[in-house]
Amino acid sequence: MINEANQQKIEQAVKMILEAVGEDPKREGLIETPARVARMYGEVFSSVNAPAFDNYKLFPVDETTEMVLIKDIPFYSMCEHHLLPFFGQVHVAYIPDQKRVMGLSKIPRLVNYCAKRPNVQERLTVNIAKELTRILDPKGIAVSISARHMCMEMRGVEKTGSLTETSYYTGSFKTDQDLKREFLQRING
Ligand SMILES: Nc1nc2c(ncn2[C@@H]2O[C@H](COP(=O)(O)OP(=O)(O)OP(=O)(O)O)[C@@H](O)[C@H]2O)c(=O)[nH]1
Ligand SMILES: [Zn+2]
Repeated sequence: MINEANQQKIEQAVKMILEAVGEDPKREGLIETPARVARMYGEVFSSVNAPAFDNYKLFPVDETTEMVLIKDIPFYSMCEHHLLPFFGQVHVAYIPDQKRVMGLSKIPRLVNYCAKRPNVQERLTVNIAKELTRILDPKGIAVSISARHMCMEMRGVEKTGSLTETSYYTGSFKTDQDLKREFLQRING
């Protein structure tokens, strides 16, 4: 949610953009557009200046398992260069430490939290790992993102369907090549 002052600010800006591209902001189809776009930005950028992610639960387990992998988590974010969407799938794995695991649904929630701000894919990848380190401090984390960028598809180089892949590893995923290979096999299998 954005406050009233910022809602007004975005509405004004959108009206100006519509005028500048040659549109008539007063025509029927566009009358409500500035307000709608302002609400939409409130939604897709809701993590900007938001409090730190704290919607998670940690559970003790008797035996420490090996890799916990949540793959194919869909995400939508906005590229900070063009304010166009980039979206795709995130794969997150970690090796639990101290016999604690995180509630499973909280990982996709964390991905959502990290995605809802202007981003580059590389920073989004690293941020998900950093948040997991802060919350859980596991023995190792692997994050891999595969995404389509609208700024490369609907404009610019116009490479429809091209995929950008990024990854980031910490701890045992960095030092243990077998573990990294297992992660890659499991997300590609
Ligand atoms: N590394 C990285 N680059 C991105 C991401 N999203 C968009 N970009 C790139 O940001 C760059 C911005 O380059 P500029 O030359 O300033 O912008 P532009 O003139 O619109 O560039 P073109 O897209 O090539 O037309 C482009 O190469 C985009 O492809 C991202 O998540 N990560
Ligand atoms: Zn872009």
